[in-house]
Amino acid sequence: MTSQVTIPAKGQPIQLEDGRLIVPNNPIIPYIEGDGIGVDVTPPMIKAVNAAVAKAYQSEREIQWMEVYAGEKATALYDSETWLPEETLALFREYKVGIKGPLTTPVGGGIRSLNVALRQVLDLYVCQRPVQWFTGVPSPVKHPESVDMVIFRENSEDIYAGIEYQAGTEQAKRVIDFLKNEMGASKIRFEEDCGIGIKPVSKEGTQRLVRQAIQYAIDNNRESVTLVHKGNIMKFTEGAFKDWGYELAREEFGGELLDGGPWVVITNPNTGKEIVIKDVIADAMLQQVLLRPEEYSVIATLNLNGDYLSDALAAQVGGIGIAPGANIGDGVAIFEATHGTAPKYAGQNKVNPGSVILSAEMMLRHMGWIEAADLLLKGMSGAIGAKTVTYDFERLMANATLVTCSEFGDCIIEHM
Ligand SMILES: NC(=O)C1=CN([C@@H]2O[C@H](COP(=O)(O)OP(=O)(O)OC[C@H]3O[C@@H](n4cnc5c(N)ncnc54)[C@H](OP(=O)(O)O)[C@@H]3O)[C@@H](O)[C@H]2O)C=CC1
Ligand SMILES: O=C(O)CCC(=O)C(=O)O
Ligand SMILES: [Mg+2]
Repeated sequence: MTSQVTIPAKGQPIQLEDGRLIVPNNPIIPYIEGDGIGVDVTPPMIKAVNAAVAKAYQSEREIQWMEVYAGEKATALYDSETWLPEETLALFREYKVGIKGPLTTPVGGGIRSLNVALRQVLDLYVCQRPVQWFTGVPSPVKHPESVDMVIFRENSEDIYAGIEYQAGTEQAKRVIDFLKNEMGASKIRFEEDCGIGIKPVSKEGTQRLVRQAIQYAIDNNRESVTLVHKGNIMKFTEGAFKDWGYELAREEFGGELLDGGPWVVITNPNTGKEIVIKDVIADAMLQQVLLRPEEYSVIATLNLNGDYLSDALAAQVGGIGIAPGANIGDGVAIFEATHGTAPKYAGQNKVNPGSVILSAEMMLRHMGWIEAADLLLKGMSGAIGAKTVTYDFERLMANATLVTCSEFGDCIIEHM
C-alpha cells in the first residue's frame, strides 16, 4: 500500500536502549488527529506543546510532528476499508512515543474499536489515567481537592478481547451447545436468542499491570495501591485478578500480610515508608471514591472497571474535558484523552482541549522533558485561575469568561 505519511526531514526517532528512552533534541512524534472533536482539540495541543518546549529549551529542542492516520481520515486517504493502516502501527512501533485524538466506535455493528485495537496490537497493556483537581475547576462534589488518584487500567484483556457471538447466529448456538453439553452449564436463560461474550483474564496479564501500579506507587511515594475487582461474582477472572495481585505484592515486592491478610503491606525501598496493597469490590469502590476519596491513591483494575471508573472519577474533578491518559507498553507509549469523539460538538471549536493537552503533559514527562511538562501544567492552572474557560467549565462557574477551544489553548500559552 502506498505510504501516505511524510517523515519530517529534520527529526530523529526516539530510541530504546536497555528499557530506557533515548530522546534526541528534535524527536519525531507521530500523532493521530482523531475523529469528531479531534479536529478541534489536536491543533491547540500541538501549539501549546510547541510553545512549552520553546519556552523551556529555546531553540535547543523542538518536536517534529508527523501526522499518521486512523479512523475516518485513514479511510479517506488509503481506502474505504482501511481504518487502522499497517503503516500507522509500524510508525508508532518505530518512533516509540506518540499521541492520538479520539476515534469513533459505532455501538452494536460495524468496526470494532480502533482505540482498543491500537492498544492490543502494540501491546500497550497499561492504561494510566491520573485524576487530580485543578484549583478553581467547577466540581459536583464538596471536596474535589481530596481526589488524587492514578488509575492503572489493564488494557489488553477482559471483555475488550472482542470474543463475542451475536444472538441467533450459528456461532452463538455452537458456543451455547458446547457450554451446556460439554461444560455442564445449566443456567443459560433464553438460549435461542442469547448473545455470548467471553472474558479472558490471565495471571501474566494481571501481574504485569499490577507490577507497574506498585512500581508507580514506589517511585511516586504513594501510600496505597487498591485492587478493584468484582471477584465475588466473577471468581475466576476478577477474583483471580485480586489474588494474583496480592501474590505479586508478596512474592516480588516482599509484602507481608497485614493483620492476617488479605491486605498486604510492602516497604518502599526509597523512603522506608509502608505502602498498603488492599482491594475493594468494584461497585463499592464507586461509592468509596465519592465518599472517602482521600483513602485511595493508586488503583489497579481490570479493563472494563477501569473504563467506568475513569469517567466517573473524572467527573469529580471537573469532567472528561480535562481527563488525560496514557497507553503504555514495554517499548511504545501512546498518549490520549479519556474522552471520545463527542460528535455533537465536532468542528465547532467549542470543546475543552485540556484533556489532550494534559495527555501531552504526561508524554513530555515520559520523555524526560520535565520543564516543558511543568510549563503546560502552569499554563493550565493559570488559564483556569483566570476563569477563561471553555463551555464545560463556564456553564458551572460564576463570573467566568467563555472562550473557544483554540482560545483556551492560547490562554494556556499566555499563562506559561
Ligand atoms: N479513546 C477514544 O478514542 C474514545 C473513543 N470513544 C468513542 O467516542 C464516541 C462518542 O462517545 P461518547 O459516549 O459520546 O463519549 P464522549 O467522551 O465522546 O462524549 C461524552 C460527553 O462528554 C463530554 N465531553 C467529551 N469530550 C469533551 C471535551 N473535550 N470537552 C468538554 N466536554 C467533553 C460532553 O459532555 P456534554 O454533552 O455534557 O457537553 C460529551 O457529550 C463513540 O464512538 C465512542 O466509542 C469514547 C471514549 C474514548
Ligand atoms: O474505543 C472506544 O470507542 C471507547 C474506549 C473508551 O471508552 C476508553 O478507552 O475509555
Ligand atoms: Mg471510556
